[in-house]
Amino acid sequence: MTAITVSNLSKSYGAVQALKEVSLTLARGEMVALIGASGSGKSTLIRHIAGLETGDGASGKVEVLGQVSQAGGRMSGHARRGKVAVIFQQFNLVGRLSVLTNVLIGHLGRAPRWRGTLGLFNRHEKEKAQAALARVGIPQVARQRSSTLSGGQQQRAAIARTLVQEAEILIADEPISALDPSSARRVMDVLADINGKDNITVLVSLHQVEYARRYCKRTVAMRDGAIVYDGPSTALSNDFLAELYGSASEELVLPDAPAEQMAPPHKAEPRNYQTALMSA
Ligand SMILES: Nc1ncnc2c1ncn2[C@@H]1O[C@H](COP(=O)(O)OP(=O)(O)OP(=O)(O)O)[C@@H](O)[C@H]1O
Repeated sequence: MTAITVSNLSKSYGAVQALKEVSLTLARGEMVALIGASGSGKSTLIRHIAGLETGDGASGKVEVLGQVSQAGGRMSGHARRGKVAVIFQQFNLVGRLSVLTNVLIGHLGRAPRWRGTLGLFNRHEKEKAQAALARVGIPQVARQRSSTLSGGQQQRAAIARTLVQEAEILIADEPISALDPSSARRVMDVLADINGKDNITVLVSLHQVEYARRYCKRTVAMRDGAIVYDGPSTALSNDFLAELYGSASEELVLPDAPAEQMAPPHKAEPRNYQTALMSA
């Protein structure tokens, strides 16, 4: 069973065609990077996969974990939305609530609604949330108000909530673009860790192709609403990016973090990655 199948999906906003007959399949357990210059359609595609918007036309379809979530511009009632978690660039947490409470919100799909609404989580749920925070490396912040966390900690708390939710797919829309390089690496390490150990399928959109090369075996590249490359991240040399994107490729390259300064990621085969980074 595939995790995500997008077939022939198009979407226009007025005169702007944000998605042009996009087709894409992710197998379960993959960690795939989605790259593209600003305005290329990454967020639009992610919103459609997440079930937040419907496409245009009769032929567009999105399937999640083997069930149709939208087809022909209509949402399907059978979507397995609880199995899909989405993390955005910012504002993933309720700032005035504690970090633990934000993570506990991941239980809401399963706990009776009245209990969640009243904040009545049981001991097992609280232990699970605390363990999820430990898993993403921030157990010490559980009692803090979420608004006091750094940007990277906030992203990791949002990933902890994904674990509590028992999501099978995590879609992250530019989760590191507001972060400094070391925080960005930590967040990407956590994504790679939950992908490798929990077999959670990860689709992560990125501006900086360095991270795609380092963390994801496969990259899907968009330009002007269409997929222009879908293949091994190792092929994404700077020359190839320049060929794909022209001058917009400058936006995708990370000038201040040479690839060789980065430690090998959790899930990569180190030798292959080294080779890829050297040749990039
Ligand atoms: N709700 C909307 N209303 C009008 N236009 C939109 C809307 N959402 C997206 N667009 C347009 O669709 C195109 C694709 O936008 P999208 O946000 O998907 O790009 P992106 O690749 O995610 O860009 P960025 O990297 O800057 O986030 C852009 O031209 C954008 O202006």
